[in-house]
Amino acid sequence: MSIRLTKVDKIYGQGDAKVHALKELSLTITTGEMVAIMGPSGSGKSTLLNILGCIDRPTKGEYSYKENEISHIKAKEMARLRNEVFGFVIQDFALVDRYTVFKNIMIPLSYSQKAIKSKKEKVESVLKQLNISEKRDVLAANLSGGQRQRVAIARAIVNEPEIILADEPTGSLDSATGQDVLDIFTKLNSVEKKTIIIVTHDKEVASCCHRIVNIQDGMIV
Ligand SMILES: Nc1ncnc2c1ncn2[C@@H]1O[C@H](COP(=O)(O)OP(=O)(O)OP(=O)(O)O)[C@@H](O)[C@H]1O
Repeated sequence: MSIRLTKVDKIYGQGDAKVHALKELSLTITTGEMVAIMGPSGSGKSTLLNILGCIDRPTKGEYSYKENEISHIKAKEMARLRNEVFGFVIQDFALVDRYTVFKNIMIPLSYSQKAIKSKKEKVESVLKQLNISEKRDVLAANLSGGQRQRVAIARAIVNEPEIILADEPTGSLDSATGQDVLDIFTKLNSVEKKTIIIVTHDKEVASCCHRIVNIQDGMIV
């Protein structure tokens, strides 16, 4: 088993502005699983993804990763886990437009403490894996939506994470391009044995996952 949340609450703000985004949410995700998280807008999907990826902490409850309780670890340790264990594919791609494709994918490696032998070769191999080698020296600003998403995925996997977290990875793509991106995730899961957690509204995406977690009002239904 890889991840376990036990009775997790997330509360944003205080007083009148208080939002109870997750309510006693418990969830276990096994190594090698591919899981879809679905639910209406505002139900808490992104909040859940942020907590799973150590971007944010629960207000209450427990988070254990590989049987270790991590909800109270120090910020520095949390940052290390975030960088080494998780790869993020976030909404709107979040690429640096004035950087080339190559430089965008290199970003996580510049911060990485992992012993990856040749960082340049690693970027080249990921470019190849995602079929974007010929775009290597193109500025991110000049890519199509589908190409941008490939670069975003390349950047998420270059640091060899165990777990990939994706927020609406096909949301802004046409259906053929979305299918290509979905195939990439499916392959990362089946061939490379990555654990994959995808927030999605797309039924096509969800149907390719082993399991669908439905959230409503901060609770699993
Ligand atoms: N940083 C924040 N501060 C205050 N409230 C927040 C914050 N982030 C999220 N919320 C609130 O928490 C609730 C859950 O938001 P969240 O973004 O997790 O939902 P979601 O299911 O991902 O929605 P969507 O599908 O629209 O992205 C919402 O009511 C939202 O307004």
